[in-house]
Amino acid sequence: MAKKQFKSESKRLLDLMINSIYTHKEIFLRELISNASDAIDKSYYKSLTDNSIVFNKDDFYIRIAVNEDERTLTVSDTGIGMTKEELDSNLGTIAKSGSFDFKENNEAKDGVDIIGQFGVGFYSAFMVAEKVTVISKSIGSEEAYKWESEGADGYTITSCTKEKTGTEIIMKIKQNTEGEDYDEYLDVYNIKSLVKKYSNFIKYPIKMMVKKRKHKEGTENEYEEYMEDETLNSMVPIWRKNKSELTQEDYENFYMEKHFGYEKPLRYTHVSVEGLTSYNSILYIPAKVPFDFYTKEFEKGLELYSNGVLIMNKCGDLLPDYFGFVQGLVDSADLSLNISRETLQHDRQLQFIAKKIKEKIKSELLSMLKDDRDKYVAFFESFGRTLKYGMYSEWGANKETLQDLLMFYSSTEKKLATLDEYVSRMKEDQKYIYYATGESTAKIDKLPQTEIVADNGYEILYFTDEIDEFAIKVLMNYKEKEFKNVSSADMDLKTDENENDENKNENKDIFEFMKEALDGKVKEVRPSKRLKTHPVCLASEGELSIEMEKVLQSMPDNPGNIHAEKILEINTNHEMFGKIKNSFENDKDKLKKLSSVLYNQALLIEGLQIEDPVQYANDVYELINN
Ligand SMILES: Nc1ncnc2c1ncn2[C@@H]1O[C@H](COP(=O)(O)OP(=O)(O)OP(=O)(O)O)[C@@H](O)[C@H]1O
Repeated sequence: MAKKQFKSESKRLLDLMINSIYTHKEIFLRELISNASDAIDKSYYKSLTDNSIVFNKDDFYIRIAVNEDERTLTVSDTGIGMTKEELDSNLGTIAKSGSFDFKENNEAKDGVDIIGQFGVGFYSAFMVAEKVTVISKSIGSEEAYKWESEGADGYTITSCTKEKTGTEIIMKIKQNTEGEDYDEYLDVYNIKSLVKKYSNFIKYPIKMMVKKRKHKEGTENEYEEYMEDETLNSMVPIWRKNKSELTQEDYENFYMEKHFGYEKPLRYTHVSVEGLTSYNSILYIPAKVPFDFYTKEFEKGLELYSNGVLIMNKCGDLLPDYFGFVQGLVDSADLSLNISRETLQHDRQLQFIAKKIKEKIKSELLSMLKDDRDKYVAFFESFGRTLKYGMYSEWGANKETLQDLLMFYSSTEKKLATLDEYVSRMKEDQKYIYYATGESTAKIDKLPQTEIVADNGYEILYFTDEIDEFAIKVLMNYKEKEFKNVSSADMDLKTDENENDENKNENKDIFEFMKEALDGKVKEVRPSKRLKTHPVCLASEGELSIEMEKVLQSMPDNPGNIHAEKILEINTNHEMFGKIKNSFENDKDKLKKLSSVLYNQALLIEGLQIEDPVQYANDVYELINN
């Protein structure tokens, strides 16, 4: 049969695998065992939901065999098997092409990264094998097929015979090289320890014929060797084990085996609840954002088991969207096996479990914040945005759950702070929680509007995410303290009020003139109470701030008529104001230009677009020349 080519992505991945300098080559065994276990899960599930299939517990196992002479290591299972088409599509292509796209954009220099980052499963066999043969017979089929490949140049599929349903993966182990000892994958004792290390909690027996020695009967000191079929793993799923029997490494290995994430999780928790609805659960907080997390492709959810039988890979109903980053599983004997996605939502037990899980995640995050702040900050940097979206969505229904988990950059601490920390540091005379918005902390630092607030000794929270201000509007207040944008028109700060009011009256005509000159672009022009060194700034009145206008305008379905009510504030202590006064008295046309330039400058400071940049440039040029 002619060789078939791997799909191009798979080919490149294979290349990486074959030439890998990855130091953890041994994980290939975990990958194959975990595929074998999934395949048995599938037949077990089928037997429970389809009466024509009988599941006899003893018939289901994974077997490992070593043949040193032939240099082969074989992993076989009695699972669901693959048809010819499935061999072609499952082993000829990488299922998760998305991960590869991501990889392309984030190319690691030596290819190490991809292996660590994505569970590339089956292909990892090529890290240790020069040739891989897969013999498989699918459930309910009489035919068996053999898939063979020596690497990147392709594979063949031919028909063959196989007695039992299931899959056999035969790896011809590579010859040792100078830097690499491949013989260890033919060493029974090493294989045994790899199974213990990575696959101990696989619930089906992993068997292997092991050479043993016993005392020879009738002799005193003589021993004889014999072969014994040994089960290498403990078989009790990790979540059914007693917490005290498990180590951090056990939880981390399980996380890796399940491909919940590609780096050690930040935190895990193991819960066993007994009661009206009983369940076991292991939940993990990943360290890094999955590559597709902020895309439509990302599917949140926990693995769902009914009494040890996997019934759903990603049960989304167990997690609110804002905790969608959590990985793990739930096993409950109280759930029906025949539960479907449609009936799930109405399942009261499931709703109960989901509620408890939500509470558990919140309390875990709060404990992390309290006991391990650095980790929490790392977590928040990865997933904080999701929490803020959660605050904004559903009209603030999740306020109570989320408000204590939020963090924002603090102007005084120069690092992330919680709202609770902010409020506990508030000065006695301070009424509001002040915040400023902008693209980055560096840009906000330079905002004219922050000057006076900082001068009053008040801390300012910097909102650099688009969602921040929207989330805070939904929250409205925290511990009865209202939020106040430093750019809002009604800032209530200590300044010389009288002087300002006098100023306002005295120069009333000038400001009126400037407002007219700006032709409806601003609601008012007035002397500023907050500017110190800068000549102008914009303030906004009402619910919609300038930053919110920016965000709404950038949305695809933006109606185009959303505008914040803008106020142009003029620093009457700035030398620029002298020029304004002078122009008002002597050259009204010049003041018109000046008003327009100042307005446009204020827009630029806010990061807003100016309507007519050419006109602006000409106006500036003329003013310089005059
Ligand atoms: N032992 C097996 N029995 C039946 N099907 C298998 C077996 N091994 C692999 N497969 C099939 O081949 C597919 C590809 O396997 P591979 O290990 O590359 O990725 P995966 O298991 O889908 O993902 P991952 O390993 O990252 O979780 C599997 O989804 C499964 O359908």
